[in-house]
Amino acid sequence: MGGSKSKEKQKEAKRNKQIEKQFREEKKSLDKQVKILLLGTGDSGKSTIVKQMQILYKGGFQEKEIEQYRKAIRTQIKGYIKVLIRACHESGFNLLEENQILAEDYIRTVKKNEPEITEQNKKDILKLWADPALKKAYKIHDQFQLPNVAKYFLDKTEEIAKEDFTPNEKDILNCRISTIGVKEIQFQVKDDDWRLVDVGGQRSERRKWIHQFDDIDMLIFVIAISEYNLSLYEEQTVNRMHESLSVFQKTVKNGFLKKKNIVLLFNKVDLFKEKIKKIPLTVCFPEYDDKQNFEKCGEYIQNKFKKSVKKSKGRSIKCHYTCATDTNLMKNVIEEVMHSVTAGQIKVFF
Ligand SMILES: Nc1nc2c(ncn2[C@@H]2O[C@H](COP(=O)(O)OP(=O)(O)OP(=O)(O)O)[C@@H](O)[C@H]2O)c(=O)[nH]1
Ligand SMILES: [Mg+2]
Repeated sequence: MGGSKSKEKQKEAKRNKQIEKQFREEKKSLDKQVKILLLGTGDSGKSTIVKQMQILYKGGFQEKEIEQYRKAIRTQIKGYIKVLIRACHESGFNLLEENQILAEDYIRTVKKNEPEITEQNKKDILKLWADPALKKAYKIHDQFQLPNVAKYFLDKTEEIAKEDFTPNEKDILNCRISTIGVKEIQFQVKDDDWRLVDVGGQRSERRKWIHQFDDIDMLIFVIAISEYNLSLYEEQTVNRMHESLSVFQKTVKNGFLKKKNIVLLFNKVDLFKEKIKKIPLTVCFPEYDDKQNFEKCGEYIQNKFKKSVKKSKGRSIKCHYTCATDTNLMKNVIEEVMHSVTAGQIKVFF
């Protein structure tokens, strides 16, 4: 009896040793991993950066993800038409007479969250999108929380409605699905293991951020620089740039992040370059009194963010302009950021 008991004990001790060994190995491999946390307010472009990582380092998208984007694109174009019809009503833009009843029926009958585009839906969308009043409303889409990409997708309605429509990389990069919770992507480049953590940026999601702070190697904060004239989706009276700046200021004060190096990505630079020619920066920063051009206005915004970070010895803050939907441009920025980590420029400062 006693013999079998001690054999059991030996077995258990062996099992424990194995578990400990496995635990040590897992910890070692996690220690070798570089963890990067992506933060920023909603719609700034965080998940688009993750998509680029998937394209560049993970061979693209899985069938399940493609299906998710196919459904989202179809649901969204149906919704865009609704927003545009309502925008026409609010702005006093009259639709063509032959489209007026159609528009009323469309608002009444097209349901939210229905990813199918029937033959009838397709015909209606094409007719309504061709109406000059909706085109006029699109020109002021900023006022209605309608994204730029609405035009890109509505122009592709015929293709999107086809039964065998498969979104390509460009479609996926342009399709917005707001992140809920925390998403992670792991990948390997040469001998280095990377872990990129993406969080939801809308107000209701931000309380989850803090759980990700303690063991990161670098913080990437994404700012949609083109959104200096837009109001927040969650609260119409708040300017999106002000919200981003205030969230950044609060975030960097957190004890866990005090000594972390930061990369600031001023994203949507493609839209910013166009917008700054037409809409003055003073709509966001009334005190701004320099030239109204990309260089000066961009520098002013960058400085606002940089100045919010308390200088600490050795901490580095780097800024980049980015266009997250452009794979080639992003590849350069991503590689530069990765290089700065693996070459030790960043890590030595912790
Ligand atoms: N034109 C342009 N569009 C961009 C750029 N970056 C992102 N977008 C678009 O902006 C939208 C929002 O991007 P996401 O990556 O989903 O934003 P997010 O920060 O993850 O948003 P949340 O998940 O809500 O926090 C998508 O439709 C993207 O295609 C850019 O540099 N230029
Ligand atoms: Mg996201």
